[in-house]
Amino acid sequence: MTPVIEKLQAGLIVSCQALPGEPLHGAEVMAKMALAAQEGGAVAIRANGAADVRAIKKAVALPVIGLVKRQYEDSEVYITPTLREMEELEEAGADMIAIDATHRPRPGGGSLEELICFAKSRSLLCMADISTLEEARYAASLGVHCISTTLSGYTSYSPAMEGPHLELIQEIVGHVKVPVIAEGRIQEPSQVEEAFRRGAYAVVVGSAITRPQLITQRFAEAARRAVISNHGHE
Ligand SMILES: CC(=O)N[C@H](C=O)[C@@H](O)[C@H](O)[C@H](O)COP(=O)(O)O
Repeated sequence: MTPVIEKLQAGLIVSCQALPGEPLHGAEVMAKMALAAQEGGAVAIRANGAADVRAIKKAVALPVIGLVKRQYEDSEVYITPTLREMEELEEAGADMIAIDATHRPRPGGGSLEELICFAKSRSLLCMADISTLEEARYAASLGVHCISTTLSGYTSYSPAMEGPHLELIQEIVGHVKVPVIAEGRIQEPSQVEEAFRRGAYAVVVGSAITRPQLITQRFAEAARRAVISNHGHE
C-alpha cells in the first residue's frame, strides 16, 4: 500500500470546496479552511481546482486529493472528466486525483480506461468516484487505488437519499479489495462511526464542515420549526 493511502486509514478527510458564486470561493479562503481542518484532526483534504490544490498544499502538511469540476456540453460527467483536468492536477501537485468513475459517457468520447492508463504512466494515485456497486467493481478491476461513494445519489440510476448511502459502502467492501471511502451527505459524527462499522477505510465530510451557508441553513430551519411548533401548542 502506498504511504498516501496508509495516511488515510481510519481517518477523516475534509472536503474543502467552494464553487464560484459560493461565499467562500477562493484559494486563500480554502487554504485557511484546510488549515482549520488540519487543526481539527483531518488526515487529508479533498479540494477542487488546481489553484485551490496549490494553495492548500502550501498551507497544510496533509495529503491533498484533487479534482477539477468542469462541465462540458456533451456529457454529464463533471469531476475530472478528461486528461486535461488530470494534467492540471498533476502540475498542481495533488497527492491523489479523484475522477468520475461512473459508466456515463465522457466528454469528447473519452474513456475511464484512458484516464487510468494515463495515471499509471505518471504514477499518479487515483480515487474512483462511483455511484453504484457495479461501477466500484469495474473501477477496482482497472486498478484504481481507492473507491469513494461520492456520486451515489447524483446519477440518474442511483437512489436519491437524504443521508449517506451506508448500505452501498458495506456492499462494496464485500466485493472489492481496494480501500472504500464513505463520501456524500455525511452530516453527523454518528454517521461517521456507522460508516466505519460498515467497513469504510476512511470517511469524507464536506458541506457539514466547510459550507457555512448550508450549516446556517440547518440551524435556521430548526429555529423556524421551533417557532411553528411553539405556536402549535399555544
Ligand atoms: C456530488 C459532488 O459533486 N460531490 C462533490 C465532490 O467532490 C462535492 O461537492 C461534495 O461536497 C463532496 O463529495 C463531499 O460531500 P458532502 O458535501 O455531501 O459531505
